[in-house]
Formats: sequence, structure tokens, C-alpha cells
Amino acid sequence: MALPPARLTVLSGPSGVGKGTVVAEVRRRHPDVWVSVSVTTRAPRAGEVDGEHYLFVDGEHFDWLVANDGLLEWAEYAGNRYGTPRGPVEEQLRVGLPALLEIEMQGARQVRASAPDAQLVFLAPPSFEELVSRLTGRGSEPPDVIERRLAIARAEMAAVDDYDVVVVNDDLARAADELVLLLTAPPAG
Ligand SMILES: Nc1nc2c(ncn2[C@@H]2O[C@H](COP(=O)(O)OP(=O)(O)O)[C@@H](O)[C@H]2O)c(=O)[nH]1
Ligand SMILES: Nc1ncnc2c1ncn2[C@@H]1O[C@H](COP(=O)(O)OP(=O)(O)O)[C@@H](O)[C@H]1O
Repeated sequence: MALPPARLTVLSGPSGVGKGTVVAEVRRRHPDVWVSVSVTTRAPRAGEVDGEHYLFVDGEHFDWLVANDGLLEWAEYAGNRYGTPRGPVEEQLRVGLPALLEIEMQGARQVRASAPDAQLVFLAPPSFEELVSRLTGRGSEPPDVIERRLAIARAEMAAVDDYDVVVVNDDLARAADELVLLLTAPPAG
């Protein structure tokens, strides 16, 4: 009997909603869940490890990856570029295993266009006020960067209908459980 096709799942949501926290919780409970490591031109934050949180590259390296079709999708976000290395995702799906991308909205749309079977999950905050408080409380960005991210967040919240599923990140454990179920759910149809 043929195995069901492996699923590509995209998790998006506004900055500060808790994408990184939910994905970390999923991996803590299920270390076997495979999550793509993106390349970015953004500078590492304190505590971020090259090759683990991101592959930190300069603009020239990023250009080279784009020119050589090395990225499955990429986007500019708040003044930096981010992209998903194509090879590891394709290999994961080729051997029949689920793959998770944690990326922003423009990238999610590119994935939808190139892989119509991909499942798009939107991680939503319990309220906009809670989003502001999480983003401010994280303390990793100066006020002007927070303002810029909140402006993008408003647009992102308005695009929720583009997604297949909405997971509300109120209770961390519940949100992580929901995401695990979605990752392993067979594709519809
Ligand atoms: N399109 C795209 N977006 C990405 C990728 N990697 C990360 N992002 C998104 O880029 C945005 C900014 O990421 P980051 O600077 O790490 O900030 P944070 O998500 O607020 O902690 C977030 O919405 C990420 O989901 C990628 O490979 N492609
Ligand atoms: N379910 C939750 N309840 C309360 N705080 C949360 C929850 N999930 C995440 N946070 C907090 O919100 C802040 C932003 O989370 P983070 O994972 O960095 O967001 P993102 O990756 O979406 O930008 C962090 O300080 C994190 O501890």
C-alpha cells in the first residue's frame, strides 16, 4: 500500500504572536518534528545560534541563493530578507516525512502558489492588545522596530482568510497540541 503523501505545513502569524515559542514547545514534546532552518540577512539576536535558529548570511550570499534557485520562497520583512532553503524541504517530503516552515505571509503565498497541497496555518493572538504586550514584553527590539512590526501585524491579521486553519495561541500547550495534530493529519481530498 502506498504511503499517503507527506505534508508541507506553513505556520505564519504576526511578529510576537508566539510562533517561535509554539514551535519550540512542539519540538520539546516531539523532537522528531522536522522544522526548516531559514536563511536571513538579519543580524543574530542575543542567544541565537547560527545554523540552529537561522543561517545568518550577508546580502551577497542571499542574492546568490536567489539567483541559483536555492530558495523555495523568500521575502523581505521589516528591512531584512528571509528565505527557505529548497533542498532540505524537498528531501524531507521526498522520503515521505512532514515538514514545517515558520515563515511570514508573503512567503506563505509563494508556497501556496508552488505547492497547492501545502497546509497554511495562521497562529493568531487572543487579542491585538495581547499581541502588543507580547511583542513589547519580549524586549528584543527597540520601539521603532516594534512599531514597524505592529504595522505589518495589522495587515497580517487582515489576511487570515488566506489560511486553511487558524490556531489561537492563548494556552501554549493547547496551541502546540493543535499544531502537532495538523502536522500529522493526512492531506484533505
Ligand atoms: N518568507 C519567509 N519568512 C520567514 C522566514 N524565516 C522567518 N520568516 C519570518 O520573518 C519574520 C521575522 O522573523 P524574525 O526577525 O525572526 O522575528 P520574529 O519572528 O518576530 O521573532 C517572521 O514573520 C518569520 O516568520 C523564511 O524563510 N521565509
Ligand atoms: N501562549 C502564550 N502565552 C503567553 N505568552 C506567550 C505565549 N506564546 C508566546 N508568548 C510570549 O510572547 C513573546 C513572543 O513570542 P515569540 O515566540 O518570540 O513570537 P514570534 O516568533 O511569533 O515573533 C515571547 O515573550 C513569548 O514568551
